[in-house]
Amino acid sequence: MNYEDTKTKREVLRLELVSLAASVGSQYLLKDISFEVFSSDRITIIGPSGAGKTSLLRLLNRLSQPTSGKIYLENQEYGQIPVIQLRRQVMLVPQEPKLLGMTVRDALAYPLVLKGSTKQEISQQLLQVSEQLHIPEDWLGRTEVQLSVGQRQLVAIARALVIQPKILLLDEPTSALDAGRSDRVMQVLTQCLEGCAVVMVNHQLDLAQMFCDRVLYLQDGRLLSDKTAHQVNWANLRETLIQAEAQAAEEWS
Ligand SMILES: Nc1ncnc2c1ncn2[C@@H]1O[C@H](COP(=O)(O)OP(=O)(O)OP(=O)(O)O)[C@@H](O)[C@H]1O
Repeated sequence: MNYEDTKTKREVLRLELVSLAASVGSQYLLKDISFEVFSSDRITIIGPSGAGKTSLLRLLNRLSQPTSGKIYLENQEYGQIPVIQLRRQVMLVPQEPKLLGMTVRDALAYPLVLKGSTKQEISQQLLQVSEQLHIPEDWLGRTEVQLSVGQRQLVAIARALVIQPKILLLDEPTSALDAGRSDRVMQVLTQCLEGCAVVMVNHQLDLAQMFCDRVLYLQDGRLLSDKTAHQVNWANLRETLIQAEAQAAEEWS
């Protein structure tokens, strides 16, 4: 990160030597991870299967707790922040989002009801995000079981646009979407989440290259590099990933 960047960007999240073990005494899934996230960052976490990418996002969403080390949201230690409040500010869109029995309309409207928006404001915002993401009106009355995984991913992203968290965590957000929709989603996210930092796990390097301004490379639970998108040699990264995937496949077979 150069001096100009740090002058204009504000630190929102900080990890200090964070490690995670699945259980007491077991092998580490993440080891000594330290990095900062700044407002408006567009970060992609890349690494082979089993590197710990999802485990890291789950830690950041407080679905698990570090075995050691500390995480801070705007200089406040995670443990000091009520979990519901934290998850409103650091929102996770998992690979297979759930609507918890709600219709799409209710899932999108609920955060606005909590904010005290009027019925008219809610209708306007729902219309706006539906148009932005090309969500057809007939989806609004559907529940989770009536939606494909890709459709649920789109609804979860629409929900993020409505909530406008400080940090949005995306776990392969477009894995079930076709290429055209993926590009559209990424464009909308870039345009509509001003001031929000995005931390995304993504296997599609072309999408990462188009969308992110920073790349964290994770392997065997360790953060091996943290570079700006300009510093990344994408062809080398692609090759490193292929080799690491092949090695992991060998170890598992
Ligand atoms: N609750 C758990 N208990 C034990 N091991 C776990 C647990 N969760 C994940 N793991 C292991 O931790 C390692 C990291 O898993 P994780 O899902 O974070 O990797 P990943 O980089 O997201 O992989 P992928 O790209 O395949 O989704 C894997 O070896 C996985 O088997």
